[in-house]
Amino acid sequence: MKLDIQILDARLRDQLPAYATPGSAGLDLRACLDSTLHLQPGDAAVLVPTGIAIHLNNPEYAALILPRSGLGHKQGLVLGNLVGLIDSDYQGQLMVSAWNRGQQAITIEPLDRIAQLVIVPVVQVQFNLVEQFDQSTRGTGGYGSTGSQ
Ligand SMILES: O=c1ccn([C@H]2C[C@H](O)[C@@H](COP(=O)(O)OP(=O)(O)OP(=O)(O)O)O2)c(=O)[nH]1
Repeated sequence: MKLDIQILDARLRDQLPAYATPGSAGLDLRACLDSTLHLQPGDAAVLVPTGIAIHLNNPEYAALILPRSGLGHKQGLVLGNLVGLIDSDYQGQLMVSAWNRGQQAITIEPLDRIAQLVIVPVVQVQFNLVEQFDQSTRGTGGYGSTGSQ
């Protein structure tokens, strides 16, 4: 699909080919900082600008900001909101809530890749109020109700 994007930070101009090439699942988001950011363990999450804005312009799509797996697993750099949901009518700059969930200090340099963006379909549902559901195999059995084997 075609997606309108604005590059708000001139330092990202040479990234345009990466944005324009489909193929990878996640588009890396860069920290558009003016100076190095140090995140200590236990610090509050910091909102980091990414220098780009998108306009999905269709409620059948949303974008998700996700951690980068390596940074999240090895260094503890994750998202203060766990997952960022970008509404289809949002036109502002994408912001990453950067949170150090680990035990070591994390250093983020300007233009470091700190998170990733994926576009996902959103099923539009009309809720249909019922007194009883059709019978299913699981029924109301919740966590662990099928055992561990
Ligand atoms: O990690 C994020 C999460 C959200 N947003 C932007 C896009 C999104 O469309 C908007 C609002 O996010 P959300 O709806 O999740 O926030 P809310 O706290 O429910 O606020 P609102 O009352 O504005 O819906 O903020 C980001 O830039 N980064």
